[in-house]
Amino acid sequence: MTSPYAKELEVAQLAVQRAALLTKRVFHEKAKGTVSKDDKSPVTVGDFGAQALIISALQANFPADEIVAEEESAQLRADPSLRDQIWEHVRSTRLDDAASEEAVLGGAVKDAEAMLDLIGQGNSQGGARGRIWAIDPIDGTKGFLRGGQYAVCLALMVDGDVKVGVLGCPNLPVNDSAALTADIGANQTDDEGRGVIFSAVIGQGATSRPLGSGALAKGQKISMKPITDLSSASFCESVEAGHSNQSESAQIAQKLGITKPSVRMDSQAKYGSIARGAGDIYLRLPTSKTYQEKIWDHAAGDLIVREAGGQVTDTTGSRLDFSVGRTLASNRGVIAAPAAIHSQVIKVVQEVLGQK
Ligand SMILES: Nc1ncnc2c1ncn2[C@@H]1O[C@H](COP(=O)(O)OS(=O)(=O)O)[C@@H](OP(=O)(O)O)[C@H]1O
Ligand SMILES: [Mg+2]
Repeated sequence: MTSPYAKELEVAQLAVQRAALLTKRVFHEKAKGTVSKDDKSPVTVGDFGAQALIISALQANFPADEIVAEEESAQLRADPSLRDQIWEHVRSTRLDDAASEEAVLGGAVKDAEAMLDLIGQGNSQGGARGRIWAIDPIDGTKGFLRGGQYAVCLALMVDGDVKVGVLGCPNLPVNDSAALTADIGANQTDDEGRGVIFSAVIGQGATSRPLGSGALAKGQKISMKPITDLSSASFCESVEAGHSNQSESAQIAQKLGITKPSVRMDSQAKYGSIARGAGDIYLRLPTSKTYQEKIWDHAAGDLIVREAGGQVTDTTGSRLDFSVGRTLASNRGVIAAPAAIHSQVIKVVQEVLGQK
């Protein structure tokens, strides 16, 4: 008997692999290693192109499923030159493994018009019913631009619960036991030894495998680092101070007795990194009263960390609720940590945030 969600997992992994390949090609071609911080076009081309390829794979396999995706196609219909740039990449990005391309992903997108139609399919409002995929084609756009961490993210929710999660992280080390260095957030685009796919299926654990460009390599089980002594733990947090309150996280670290400096990186690469024990705790502390986290920024990472032995909640200790629409409207912030220490971390988070 095949395991539950085996087909969804295979399609999701290959779709993420192919989309990640597109983003890498866009980065190398446009940037030649030196993208100006203000040049947004590689992000736009990579974002739309990756989204089109992922939706194409989903529609070929699961035509009845709904899709929540970050990008909308209206902007492209009004900009033929941008559309053509994106189409050039969508047309020409292929996995080396032809069998996966045709048999699993459904082959090439027909033409630029078909591509625009695909991009426009990501407009589901989400919710608590049915099968809904969440896509973030380039999560961590700033990281992508600076050659640092970003992730191609795909998750399947069924009746509001995440069942399958896949993260493609082109600029993380392949090696699960490689230590996170302080420069992990930038200049990691030398392909040697980099590029990893994290995956999880509910109840089946979490795995990592090299991203590559051919047939998928066999996955290895990953798990969070067992931690008993918090003083040896490390935090992962956002690069952008506007996305997570870094001074509060420093206070939390101090109260927990953590002495190592936080590792800052963009995107859901943070979830993948703690899930394989390269870091321990992911803190995302709200910086505004109004910002609502987007489901595509968290769905895959949430499942991968939980399946690797972690707990993921918001700052009040409630599980992330993916059933209320395109945002996590009923949650505030994110705290992900190994199950054994999660409640200790939440207690200190609440002391510092004054939510006791
Ligand atoms: N104000 C605010 N607060 C919290 N989060 C925000 C906020 N604004 C944006 N975003 C979302 O953060 C996504 C990137 O998160 P990261 O953890 O990678 O942050 S960062 O890249 O280090 O800045 C980023 O995802 P991408 O847009 O896909 O890059 C945004 O969806
Ligand atoms: Mg994002």
